Amino acid sequence: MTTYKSTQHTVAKRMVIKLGGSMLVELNADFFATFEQFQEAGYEVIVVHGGGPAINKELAKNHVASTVLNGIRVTSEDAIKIVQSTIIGQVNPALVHQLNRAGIEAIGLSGNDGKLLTCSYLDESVYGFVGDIQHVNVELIEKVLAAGLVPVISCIGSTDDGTPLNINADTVASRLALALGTESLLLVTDTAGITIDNNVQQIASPSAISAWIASGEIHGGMLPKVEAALASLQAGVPSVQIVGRQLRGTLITKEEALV
Ligand SMILES: Nc1ncnc2c1ncn2[C@@H]1O[C@H](COP(=O)(O)OP(=O)(O)O)[C@@H](O)[C@H]1O
Ligand SMILES: CC(=O)N[C@@H](CCC(=O)OP(=O)(O)O)C(=O)O
Repeated sequence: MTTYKSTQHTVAKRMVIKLGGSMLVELNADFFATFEQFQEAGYEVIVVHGGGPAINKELAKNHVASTVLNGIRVTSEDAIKIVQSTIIGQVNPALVHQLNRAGIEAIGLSGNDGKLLTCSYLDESVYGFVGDIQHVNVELIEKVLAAGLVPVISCIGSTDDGTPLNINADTVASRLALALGTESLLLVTDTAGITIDNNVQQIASPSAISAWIASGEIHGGMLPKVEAALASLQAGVPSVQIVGRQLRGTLITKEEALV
């Protein structure tokens, strides 16, 4: 697991909410009501989103094959063009529109805008056009938040010379939570949290998560999620949760907190 250190003090009442592509289409009134409750409670909210299902659909439509390794999409030169146009051209504006229509003033950004997410290649020989975030333009987000807007950030970054790279959205959320010093990170997905033997876990420690990965009870798209959650917790984000659309689910807890 990659380890990162938080460069900033925690900002109370700031949270990153990551919306998985698997739950984006079904945002409902309850979700928006809870979102507004966070804002009314004084939270500055930063939204990060994925779009796995929409990408899969567009890749298939264009007959571009792709594989997923450890929850990360192996992204060819043909695939990155489709990933970029789907995420920035379709998924992001649809989400911004939904938020605005619900009365939440939102502005869409990709990692390319204002050099928000500058990346190197994660491992070009294995993953192709996939980014490893090297720098976050924190000042840009601070300006957007100061203007009273909710930044809605998609998971495309670029290299210094402007080559677009695909980044797993859970990783983007985790790195933004660290860079912005947020108090809370919510990874929202289509299950009600980490589920083991059909039971949603209310809390999960790093050692329990390692055991569930080893046994295969955590797999696929849950892998980058738990990795992002553990990296954030380890680096000092105080509250990290993997939750369903009701915004309740699994709290990821340090080992010592369980004693
Ligand atoms: N132990 C687990 N608990 C819950 N979901 C799991 C688990 N292991 C694997 N998964 C899978 O992870 C999926 C969530 O990851 P993903 O599809 O990438 O969602 P998102 O689009 O929200 O990032 C779930 O739908 C489920 O199929
Ligand atoms: C590199 C990598 O894996 N990128 C992801 C980006 C979208 C994503 O993360 O979407 P979800 O949040 O819906 O899973 C992908 O291509 O699917």
